[in-house]
Amino acid sequence: MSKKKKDWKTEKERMLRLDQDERRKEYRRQDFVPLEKIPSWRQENRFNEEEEEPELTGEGGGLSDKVSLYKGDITVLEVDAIVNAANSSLLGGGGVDGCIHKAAGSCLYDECHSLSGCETGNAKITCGYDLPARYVIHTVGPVARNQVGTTENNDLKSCYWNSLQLVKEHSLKTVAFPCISTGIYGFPNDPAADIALSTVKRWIKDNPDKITRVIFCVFLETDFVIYKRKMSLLFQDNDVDVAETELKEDDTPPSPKSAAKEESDDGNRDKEESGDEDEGANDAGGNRDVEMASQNPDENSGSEEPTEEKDEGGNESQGKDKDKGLEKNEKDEAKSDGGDKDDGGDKAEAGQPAPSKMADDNAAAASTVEMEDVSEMSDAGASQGDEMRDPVESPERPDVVPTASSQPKDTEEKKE
Ligand SMILES: NC(=O)c1ccc[n+]([C@H]2O[C@H](COP(=O)([O-])OP(=O)(O)OC[C@H]3O[C@@H](n4cnc5c(N)ncnc54)[C@H](O)[C@@H]3O)[C@@H](O)[C@H]2O)c1
Repeated sequence: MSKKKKDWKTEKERMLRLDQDERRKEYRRQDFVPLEKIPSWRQENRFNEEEEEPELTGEGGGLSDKVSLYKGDITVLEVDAIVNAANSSLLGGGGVDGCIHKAAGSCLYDECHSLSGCETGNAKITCGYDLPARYVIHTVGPVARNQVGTTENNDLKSCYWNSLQLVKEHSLKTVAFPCISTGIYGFPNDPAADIALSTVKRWIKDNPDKITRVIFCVFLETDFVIYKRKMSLLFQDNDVDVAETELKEDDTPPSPKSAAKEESDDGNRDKEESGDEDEGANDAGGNRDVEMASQNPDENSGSEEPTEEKDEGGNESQGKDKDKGLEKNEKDEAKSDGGDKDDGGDKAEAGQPAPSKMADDNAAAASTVEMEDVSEMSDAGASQGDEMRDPVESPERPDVVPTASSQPKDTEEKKE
């Protein structure tokens, strides 16, 4: 007897009402990792240096109490939200996107389908369904393919910033990020880590009481080494402002792009993305229960109110609109350090990708490729220091150093 297909809206309402114990009975995988098993950066280092347990400063501690580095599979993390490195169709694909869809179940695909896609740099939120994470925040990173410029840098910043704005708007407290765009989208690992860490650090500084933990979930040994080195410089101590001369840190929040600029970029991006998606990328969004390529690293590489955008599901998305909060930050930044700020010029248009782009992505996502099941994937955690072979040599890196917006309240229920 085939299983009756669940209605995603009913399932979402039901799931978001469950308490943790009840939810745990429904996780597709029972080898989930609860937050208490993921040490904060400070604990990680105290553990290594046998320091005294420090008093937490301020609301829930300082910077290094609010971040963690975890090495392994993001789909097992029991946090409020995991971030998905999606494509603009939001209809699934491969890599971490494929793993998340596989682990969440078919309702995730159905809810994503109701969101009518997502523009590069934007973020949208859905229920986590069968995942240990209550929510999934889908963001679309830039397709860089090693050519990284201001547009790609800003788009990647926007992914992190806009995802965190959704966390705040939904009163969530714990979130895990993969290394957005560093897989098939080809953003070089090292500059991507600079953007991820500096954007998250700035956001936490601006919203210290809105977050308990941001987990950088790396998958490859390459990224683990990069993040470990950079975090030891950037999150050295809660109280001491680290001299970040060592880091190519650009800690200005993302500046919205001009619509015109964005349009031309989208044009190029369309070509790139569809080229990408067509180059044998195993996008499997069209087939809901498709088996995914193993993501086992041993086997494979692998804020203040923007314009409200509503899709058919009544959901709202996080756009790259010039956000009063961001604007204010940039002005404050400019005032405080007198640095010249690239304010990104005109107001970016939030909104859906151009129809042609959606068509390309849908076509790409509709292609189905048989992939292995990821369920056997190992999920060693950074705190266990498990070694994972890194099958991927980081691509030749350009020497371009990567130098948006408050999320409208979503119509979803707030987290209980
Ligand atoms: N990698 C693939 O084979 C593949 C193929 C088609 C589409 N995609 C996906 O890739 C596009 C986005 O590119 P991207 O570079 O942003 O994403 P990505 O290719 O998934 O890579 C992003 C990062 O996530 C890492 N990763 C992979 N699986 C997991 C996991 N289970 N837990 C934690 N981290 C993991 C991966 O190693 C990389 O560091 C989208 O089209 C999406 O559908 C990936």
